[in-house]
Amino acid sequence: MSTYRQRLKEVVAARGNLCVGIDPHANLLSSWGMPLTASGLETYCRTIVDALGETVAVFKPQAAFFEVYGSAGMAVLERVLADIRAAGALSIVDAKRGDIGSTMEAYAEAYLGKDSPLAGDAVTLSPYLGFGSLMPAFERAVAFDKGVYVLARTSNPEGGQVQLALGRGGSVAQEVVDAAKELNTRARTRAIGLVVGGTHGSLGIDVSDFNGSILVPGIGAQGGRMEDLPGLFGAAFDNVLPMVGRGILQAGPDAEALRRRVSTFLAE
Ligand SMILES: O=c1ccn([C@@H]2O[C@H](COP(=O)(O)O)[C@@H](O)[C@H]2O)c(=O)[nH]1
Repeated sequence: MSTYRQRLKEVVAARGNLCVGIDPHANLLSSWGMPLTASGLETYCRTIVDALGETVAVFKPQAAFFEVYGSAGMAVLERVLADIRAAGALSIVDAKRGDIGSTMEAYAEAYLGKDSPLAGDAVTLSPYLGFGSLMPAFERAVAFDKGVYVLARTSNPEGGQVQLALGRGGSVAQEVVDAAKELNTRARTRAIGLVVGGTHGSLGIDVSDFNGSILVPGIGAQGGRMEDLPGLFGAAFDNVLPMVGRGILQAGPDAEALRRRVSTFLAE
């Protein structure tokens, strides 16, 4: 199998550079006329993948909204991941996992394991317990041609409190960027990506020579704009994967309306 980075490049070249968030907010389910049950959740997700699965490059299901429905919700997540794969798109499971190394082994197996039903093409990780504690996930990503996205500079206004705090050589976020870059250089598969929000006037970190994919949430409902991304990311712009959730989902459930909204974001 090709590496995550190779698959990402291919699908983006064919379908355009956009990741659509699958965020089953209760208010969206209700406005789409779907019940707040695991079955409503499944209809909602399948409506999105049926409408966009063959045109959008990447989907990012947000695990929290599936956990709300317990084991039935997690079973829906498994099926949605299979649907995304069958449609020829890639998936990033937004689970933001991170723990001490021994527990991290289990999270890594769940979300990046070779045959795990909850494994997509990539998963989001939180480095709050130390970048090195995520090593079990990095190892599996390299071994099984998957990707990971480590939170560096998140889109929310509170994130700077921790991420822009000064660490040993610069900000905490910059340490994450530099550590991810170094591991990518060593492993050569470029499996390690970053999450950097598109909501900031300036990033406050230097990602100009980062050598992996950069997932950029915050576009649309959170106020970030596609047209600002080239200026915001500069030399790193080629590595940027913009991500939009509610900004697209609010156009549903009509399939044609969802596709039109995707085209609008891509055109920007
Ligand atoms: O810094 C971050 C990291 C993750 N997210 C997630 O992305 C989507 C955003 O959805 P929108 O509807 O486009 O706002 C959501 O799942 C967040 O948990 C983020 O927003 N910022």
